[in-house]
Amino acid sequence: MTSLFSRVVRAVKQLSSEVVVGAQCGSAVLRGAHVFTPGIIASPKCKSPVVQSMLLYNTRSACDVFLFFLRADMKTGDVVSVFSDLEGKCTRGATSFQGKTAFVGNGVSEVERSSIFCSDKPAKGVGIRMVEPLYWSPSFDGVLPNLAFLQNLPSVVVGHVLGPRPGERILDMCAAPGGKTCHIAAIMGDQGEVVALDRIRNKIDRIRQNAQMLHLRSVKVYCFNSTQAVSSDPALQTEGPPFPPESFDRVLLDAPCSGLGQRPNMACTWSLKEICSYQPLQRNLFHAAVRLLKKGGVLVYSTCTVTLAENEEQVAWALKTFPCLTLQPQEPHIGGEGMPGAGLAPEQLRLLQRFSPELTWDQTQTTAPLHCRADKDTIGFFIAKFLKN
Ligand SMILES: C[S@@+](CC[C@H](N)C(=O)[O-])C[C@H]1O[C@@H](n2cnc3c(N)ncnc32)[C@H](O)[C@@H]1O
Repeated sequence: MTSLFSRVVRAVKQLSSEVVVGAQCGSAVLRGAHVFTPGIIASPKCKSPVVQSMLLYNTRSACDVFLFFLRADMKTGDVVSVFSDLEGKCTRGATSFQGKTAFVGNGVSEVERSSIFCSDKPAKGVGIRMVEPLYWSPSFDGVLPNLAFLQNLPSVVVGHVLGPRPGERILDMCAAPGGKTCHIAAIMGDQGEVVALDRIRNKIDRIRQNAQMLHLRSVKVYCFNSTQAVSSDPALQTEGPPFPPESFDRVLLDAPCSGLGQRPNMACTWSLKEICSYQPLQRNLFHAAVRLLKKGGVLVYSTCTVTLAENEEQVAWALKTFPCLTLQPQEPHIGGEGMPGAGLAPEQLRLLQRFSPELTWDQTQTTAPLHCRADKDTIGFFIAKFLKN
């Protein structure tokens, strides 16, 4: 994070009036968002300068000007500095906080302190409109909403590596909020069928909304646990899941993962137990993916994490468990290659695509062509492409 800041961070002066937000909200601000009111944890009393005249005794001047600060509640229009609570220790509604924070920029308050913490109504909407964010990442909200969908670079690469063609039937096993689903449907010119599954019901609506906004009719959305998305029951007649084996031309398994490649990220709250819980889940999903794929079909496995266990080890396991799978070259291949340590041969590692969040390129390299630095200035990401023989 320090190296990220040193390169892109702007010199923004911290103000005396401070607002504390949650770490997730702070990360969103660094990605270009404003502060939404539910993200505000504390708005300590703001300091307003007050000029007063007072008589000073024992001086040659009869009076002097004295500046002091009066503490007042935050009001609409106040300019405040926003700090992210890194350890989640700030008490809601607190008026002062001495814990560990990170400064994320300055903004103008659109709410009063009392409407956040002393009201029965749930707080919603923009609370602080950021005018001087530390990390310059303009918001894409409302920009060409029917035509464009903003994704990070590795996610865009995934859609192309899958290589969907018009008229094909594609399965996106873990689809919400639907960024890759919509990209796949767009690459296919909305010709064919993209089945999008996700286990979490309230995330399903986001996939539908995004597909509708982009006028994509080929996207079919279902709330379903993809580990159970395959069934050999001959009586199965439904349009939706579970599906018979070998139902799809291509399958994308953009797996649930520990997300350790996500940037910016100011507070990692994962326990080791949680991080280790993903490998078995990913393998269960992989079993279903291989069964649902037609012979001659393509399976793409991707994660937004950096661990060997969820990436190269999964590839080594898959090649051993499913002899019908072979690793394939990826197009485009703008990331780095796979990491050694999981027993894969050097030629296999070269077929894998790993994007690394380490920022090692210095200022002198900023003019290097995109493909020379794409694997160094993105979120951490991993892509493997298989063919089912
Ligand atoms: C990495 S996110 C997917 C991001 C998505 N592909 C995109 O590009 O917008 C992983 C998703 O997997 C879903 N998920 C986790 N376990 C699942 C399961 N057993 N079946 C289906 N979806 C699952 C989560 O709800 C989460 O939305």
